[in-house]
Amino acid sequence: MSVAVLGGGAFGTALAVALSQRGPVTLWCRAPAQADDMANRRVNERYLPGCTLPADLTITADLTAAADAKILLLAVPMQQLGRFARDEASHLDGKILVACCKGMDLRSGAGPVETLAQHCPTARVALLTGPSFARDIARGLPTGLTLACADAGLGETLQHQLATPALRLYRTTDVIGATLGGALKNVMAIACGATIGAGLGESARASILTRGFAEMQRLALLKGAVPQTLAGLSGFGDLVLTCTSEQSRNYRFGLAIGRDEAFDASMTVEGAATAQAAARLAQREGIDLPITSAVAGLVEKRLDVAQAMDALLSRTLKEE
Ligand SMILES: NC(=O)C1=CN([C@@H]2O[C@H](COP(=O)(O)OP(=O)(O)OC[C@H]3O[C@@H](n4cnc5c(N)ncnc54)[C@H](O)[C@@H]3O)[C@@H](O)[C@H]2O)C=CC1
Ligand SMILES: O=C(CO)COP(=O)(O)O
Repeated sequence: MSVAVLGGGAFGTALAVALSQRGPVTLWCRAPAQADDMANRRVNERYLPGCTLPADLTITADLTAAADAKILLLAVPMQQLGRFARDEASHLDGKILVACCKGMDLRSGAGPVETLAQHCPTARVALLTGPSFARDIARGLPTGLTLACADAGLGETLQHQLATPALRLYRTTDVIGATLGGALKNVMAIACGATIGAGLGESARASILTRGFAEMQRLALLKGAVPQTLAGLSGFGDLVLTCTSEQSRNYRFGLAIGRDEAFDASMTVEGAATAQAAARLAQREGIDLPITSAVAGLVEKRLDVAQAMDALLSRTLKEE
């Protein structure tokens, strides 16, 4: 089946490079000047410098042409996905859509699959998520990801259509678990970055990571997720990667908060809005997500790291 990737950032470009090994791929970028530059120079200088784009990868700013493919992968940041899907529904509805972003929409609280389904009611929608840095995928390094699709048959088809020799896909029908694992691990990465940035130590980070995992499970299981999904690549796997690597933008954003340094506002940091959306959801649901709330407080500048850590440490002692 023909494949197009919509979104010419780091991840979209990396996926297009990897999938080009399997057959013809089209990469759509919204800015015509960027598409022309990438097509001519065979590199995405802004988002994925140093990675040569294969000669047979088609790069275009023409969405009508790109959306002609059978499978459309959407690698647009979460907070832009709803507007993009609404504005471009005529190109997307009725197609097979694979959301490749992580997070919760700040206004609706929905994840990527729900957001796409709202705007494109006749599309068949899946989610590709898990521990993977764009640069690793583009270099062809071994990577394991989760392909989540409520329709088991379509999920199996996509698993086989999108796997490559280096990109090993596991499938699940638990879209809620894969969505919330991928969304909330970025919140925990901000918390872990802030912990290290403020000089609070690696022991503290291990506690934040572990108790953060407990929060991810608490919210996801409440929403109907399967525990195994949270323990898998899309949950625990991505949590470990993102909370321990300076390649992660969410972790680096946390580091900057902890060091009281400025951070490039144009950078995609999905965990910031997701922390706010998840904290609101937890309040509505009446559950306690103290690390998520602390990260929302840091993002909204209501708290500094010392106050956030005080709030966590002064809670009543409890069973693990
Ligand atoms: N970079 C990575 O290593 C990974 C990223 N992801 C996820 O992929 C998603 C995208 O992230 P990146 O590609 O890294 O971000 P990026 O910041 O590198 O690129 C974002 C891209 O989206 C485009 N874009 C922004 N608003 C748009 C709109 N309204 N319509 C169309 N295009 C728009 C930008 O032009 C840019 O090409 C995020 O949800 C991220 O969590 C997932 C796994 C790995
Ligand atoms: O999702 C990712 C790794 O799996 C990428 O992390 P960042 O968005 O924090 O860079």
